[in-house]
Amino acid sequence: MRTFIIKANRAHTKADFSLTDLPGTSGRIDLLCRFLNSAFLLSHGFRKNVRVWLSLYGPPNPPKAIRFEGQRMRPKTLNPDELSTAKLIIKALKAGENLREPGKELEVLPGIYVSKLTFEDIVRRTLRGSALYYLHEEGKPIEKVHFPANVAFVLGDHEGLSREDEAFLAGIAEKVSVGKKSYLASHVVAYVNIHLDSLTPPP
Ligand SMILES: C[S@@+](CC[C@H](N)C(=O)[O-])C[C@H]1O[C@@H](n2cnc3c(N)ncnc32)[C@H](O)[C@@H]1O
Repeated sequence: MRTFIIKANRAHTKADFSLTDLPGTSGRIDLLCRFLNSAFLLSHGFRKNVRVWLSLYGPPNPPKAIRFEGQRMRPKTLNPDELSTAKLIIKALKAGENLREPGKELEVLPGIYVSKLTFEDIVRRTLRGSALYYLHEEGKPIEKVHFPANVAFVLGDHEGLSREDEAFLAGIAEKVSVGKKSYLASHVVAYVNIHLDSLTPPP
């Protein structure tokens, strides 16, 4: 099982943005759409062994968490284009508008859940079943890491993680790097997926 968690500091927590200007009006939900694309999609295929958590902290109602569970999702729900993925996020935000209870998750579509879980809640939950890694330029080269079967990766958005988030992860997540340059979060996820594929013998 592979889990990818992205902390999106500016991503709007209400569907109050324009689909015709996602980068300019949504706090970079366009970035999250590409992230989901890289996490789940293969050419003519879908990775069922993937879970993605979008941890949204933008205005007006942070936090919001959207969980995508590959095992339960219908593969045709997620398509390669950004627009249809943004519509899934909008659907989740609308369904979660009146959520108040911190631990309650609402299933919006099969395998897609919205909640008020915090970034810390998500990480703690994830730690129960997976080894945790923080993807960072200055981490250990990915080729040198021995990964167990269940792995989870934390990434930042275009601004990266805050000092507080990094302090929270220190000691519970090993820093892993895919190179010395700063890459787009979606490209890092694609690289990690392809690297893990190379370690798994084909069925
Ligand atoms: C666009 S980058 C963020 C850049 C931001 N300026 C910063 O200082 O973190 C988005 C995320 O991708 C991941 N990332 C980027 N380059 C990486 C690399 N070479 N190795 C591992 N992770 C990387 C990190 O988690 C980063 O927070």
